[in-house]
Amino acid sequence: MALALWKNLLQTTKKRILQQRRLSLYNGAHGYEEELIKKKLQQFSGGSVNLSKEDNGIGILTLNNPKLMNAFTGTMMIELQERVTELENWKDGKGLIVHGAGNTFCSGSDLNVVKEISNSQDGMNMCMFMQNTLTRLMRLPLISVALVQGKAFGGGAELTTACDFRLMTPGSEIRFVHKHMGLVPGWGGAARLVRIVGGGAALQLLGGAAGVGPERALGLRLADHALPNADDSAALGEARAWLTQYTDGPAAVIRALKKVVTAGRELPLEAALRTEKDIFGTVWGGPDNLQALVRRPKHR
Ligand SMILES: CCCC(=O)SCCNC(=O)CCNC(=O)[C@H](O)C(C)(C)COP(=O)(O)OP(=O)(O)OC[C@H]1O[C@@H](n2cnc3c(N)ncnc32)[C@H](O)[C@@H]1OP(=O)(O)O
Repeated sequence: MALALWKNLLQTTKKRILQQRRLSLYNGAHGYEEELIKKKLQQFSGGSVNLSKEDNGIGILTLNNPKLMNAFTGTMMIELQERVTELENWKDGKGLIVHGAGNTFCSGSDLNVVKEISNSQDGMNMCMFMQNTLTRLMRLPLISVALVQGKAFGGGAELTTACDFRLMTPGSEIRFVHKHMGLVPGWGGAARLVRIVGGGAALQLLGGAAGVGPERALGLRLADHALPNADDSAALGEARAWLTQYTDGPAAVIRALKKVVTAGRELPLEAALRTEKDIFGTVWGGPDNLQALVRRPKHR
């Protein structure tokens, strides 16, 4: 009995590690040393990344370091990875809102950490660590929204691009300040930005390093919606209501929808079509499909 339980646990853990590897970009073969960078990041503590899972299938991920405008300390980078793992294992989840505490989104990497790890080996490992985490966030089978209040600067701006949608409140600002730091985006923000706004607009945003408010962001299609309220809890309520119009429905179907879109977004056409076929097979003739056939709804 104990042996069977142990074997089961071992198998589940193995499956989980394999799944994480599949969804990640970098491993040892790329010179990536995860344990080394985690040990390093662990030295720079402060703030937290919190997750609450609501009964409606929406997760609320909160960057919580308001003293530093929610800048990412080392331990927050590690906590973000842990929360993403939790979300990958949340089978009832349908949506995700990423936001910051204290009415502001995130001012990027904590500059104190940046200074301490400004050597090449740590920089590359941190870059691969964050790209792995944000790629896994982007690939979650949840419809995700970045709720931008206040400022989303540097890595904070990059984080918004790992979400499916960006909602902005009055007075908020997304700003790729990297050029002024003598940097380019390294958390995957440039690659994703090009896919969101196109190459020309991405060059303007990165080369200009200027703040983009809700109106211009909507024009560039960087933002998907401008919310009317800047107040913390009101904005969260409005973001939840906006997201619910897309997450309303059975979890299996919403998750399958996100998976076919991820495949279409990331894979060459033939591979995306095959993946769509496989995912179609998981819902066709399934309980939600059969119930809909019994109801015979009219779509007027
Ligand atoms: C690949 C990743 C690359 C990166 O992310 S590099 C980091 C890019 N981000 C930045 O350079 C942002 C630097 N911060 C700023 O420009 C301004 O603080 C910001 C965000 C416009 C806010 O301005 P204000 O509203 O006037 O507030 P403030 O400057 O007084 O800030 C309040 C306290 O927060 C601190 N803070 C803000 N962003 C930080 C950061 N990224 N790292 C470390 N500390 C940061 C700031 O120093 C200030 O602290 P204190 O009150 O002076 O002790």
